[in-house]
Amino acid sequence: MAEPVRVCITGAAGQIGYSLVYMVGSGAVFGADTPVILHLLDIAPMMGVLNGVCMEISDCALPCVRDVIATDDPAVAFKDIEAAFLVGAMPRKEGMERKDLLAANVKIFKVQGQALDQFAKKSVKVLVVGNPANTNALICAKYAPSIPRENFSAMTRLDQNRAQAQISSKLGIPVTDVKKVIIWGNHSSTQFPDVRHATATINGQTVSVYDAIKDDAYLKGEFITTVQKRGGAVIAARKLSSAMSAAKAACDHMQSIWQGTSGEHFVSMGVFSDGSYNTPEGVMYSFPVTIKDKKWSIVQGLPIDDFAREKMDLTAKELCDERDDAIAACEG
Ligand SMILES: NC(=O)C1=CN([C@@H]2O[C@H](COP(=O)(O)OP(=O)(O)OC[C@H]3O[C@@H](n4cnc5c(N)ncnc54)[C@H](O)[C@@H]3O)[C@@H](O)[C@H]2O)C=CC1
Ligand SMILES: O=C([O-])CC(=O)C(=O)O
Repeated sequence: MAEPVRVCITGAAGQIGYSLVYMVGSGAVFGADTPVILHLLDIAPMMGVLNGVCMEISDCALPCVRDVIATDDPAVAFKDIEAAFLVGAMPRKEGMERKDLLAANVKIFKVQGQALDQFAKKSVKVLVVGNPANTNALICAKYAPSIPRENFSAMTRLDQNRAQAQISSKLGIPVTDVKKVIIWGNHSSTQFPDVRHATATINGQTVSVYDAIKDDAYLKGEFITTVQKRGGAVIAARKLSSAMSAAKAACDHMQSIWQGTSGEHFVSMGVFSDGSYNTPEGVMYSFPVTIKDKKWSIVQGLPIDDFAREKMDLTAKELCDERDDAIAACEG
């Protein structure tokens, strides 16, 4: 067996945490042969609940779980960790946009950035899930200057999974036969789910999703709004925000970082923009990326038409506004 990986999950007593600890402990992310030491962080009033989660982890008898450290102290939670799932934050309720959480949540990511800077390994890979995820990730990285900013990413994989699932159900094919779906921009209702470059494998033939569906009005209309509003639709139905699917997407995201992407396939994640595709430099914009040796590269050279350009600019503008509000909130 390999050396154990120290993995931190924040908000471990919450909804997403409940699914995520199991998935990580089962070997789904770091590999079935890689033991993990789980560092579980939550706030002091949740320590009783977290203790219950620890009992259940033990009762699962998971072969990959070497040890579990449950704490309300970020210094303990982040000590020597190599991977972090930053989930702990307030979720939105019906009628809210994710950016309405900024005031409540952004300071958590400032404090955790400072703690990561002090206690985590410099190679730590940090996935921000807590909303508004892109801007929280940007703030977290800003307050962790000794950790390369490329090590921080924000989760838009749930949007990618949702988009793939919509297309697979429309075509009646397995979700794994839909590839190269892109999420551009913010994990918000301005995101642009883009299937212009996506492919579907039907009866052994790989064709473009546009050619397979033959319904441009759907792909430029209902498909996009369904994905943009899916989080809200789940809240309306469950009275709680997505949790099982969010945990699965977080595992997919971290697994892509750890194991890399294969061949020409790419995944979407919020990463620091370097100005690619004329996006504003320095915001955490979701791009298609390939990953090798735990390092991502933005896929270059995809043609962008006027329809896409407008949508990509709209979500970029929202990210710039969120960034300015977040910096003001942290410095104020
Ligand atoms: N990026 C994405 O695709 C998604 C993001 N989310 C976001 O993930 C976050 C968590 O969602 P849920 O698990 O449903 O919420 P939840 O309320 O069930 O759990 C959050 C947990 O975080 C803890 N927490 C709060 N402040 C903390 C801190 N400073 N340090 C450590 N733990 C802290 C809470 O005590 C609670 O146990 C929310 O912000 C939600 O909006 C949810 C779904 C998808
Ligand atoms: O919608 C929410 O507030 C939770 C979330 O981010 C999602 O489900 O995509």
